[in-house]
Amino acid sequence: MIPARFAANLDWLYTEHAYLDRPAAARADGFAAVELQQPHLHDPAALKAALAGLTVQLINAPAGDWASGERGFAALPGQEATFRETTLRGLDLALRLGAKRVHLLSGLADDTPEHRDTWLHNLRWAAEQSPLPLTVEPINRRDMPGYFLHTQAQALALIDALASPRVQLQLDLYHCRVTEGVSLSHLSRALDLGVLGHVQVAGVQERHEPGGDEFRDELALLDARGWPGGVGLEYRPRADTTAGLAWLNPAAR
Ligand SMILES: O=C(O)C(=O)CO
Repeated sequence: MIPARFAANLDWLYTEHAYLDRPAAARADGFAAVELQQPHLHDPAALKAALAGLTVQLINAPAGDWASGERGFAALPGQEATFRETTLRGLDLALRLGAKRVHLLSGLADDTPEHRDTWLHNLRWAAEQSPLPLTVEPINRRDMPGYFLHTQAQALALIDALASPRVQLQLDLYHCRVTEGVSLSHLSRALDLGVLGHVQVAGVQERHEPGGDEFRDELALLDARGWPGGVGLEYRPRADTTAGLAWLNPAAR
């Protein structure tokens, strides 16, 4: 059995299976939890049935037309109606699937006062609507050029300005390492501030499985602090998903 804190990201793992077969594959490998990046592309009733028995730690709200480059709307002036519509769709689906939290993407925009104001205005509205915790995630600009929310300091400042316990930090240790060079100190700070909503992990070199003891200290810190949240496995398996799970075995770390 895989420790309950680890969630298989079903848009990145088990891609050797059809989407609706991936929950069963995760269950068979011993996962108790999953996270979903683009669940809105699938039939909600069929998805709910396929997910039976699994905890859905996180889903993303729809972020627009991914193929044409859209990456969410929170920081985009003039797109407030789209932000609201996609947020409500994400929340509706999260409630149907019993998901614990919803990730709202920020969009591609420079970090300017206008974009920050738009982001704050939109997130304030979302926090008021939402019965569920919402997360926001700094994403590195090597992988997602031009993404608005990209540093930990920027995310912490915005979350602080919102002052709503509904809006939490999604700390992807991979994005954090790529952007900041280190991740343990950022994780520790987020825990100290009480803003950590969700963690994700991937090997820093090529976004495959983490290697060796790559995040041993970070995972040990979460355990030591008794943090109750989930850690999503959001990486591109080198080959077979199941064989690649060997890194999760503490004896192998
Ligand atoms: O690309 C990522 O890291 C994301 O989590 C987008 O949802």
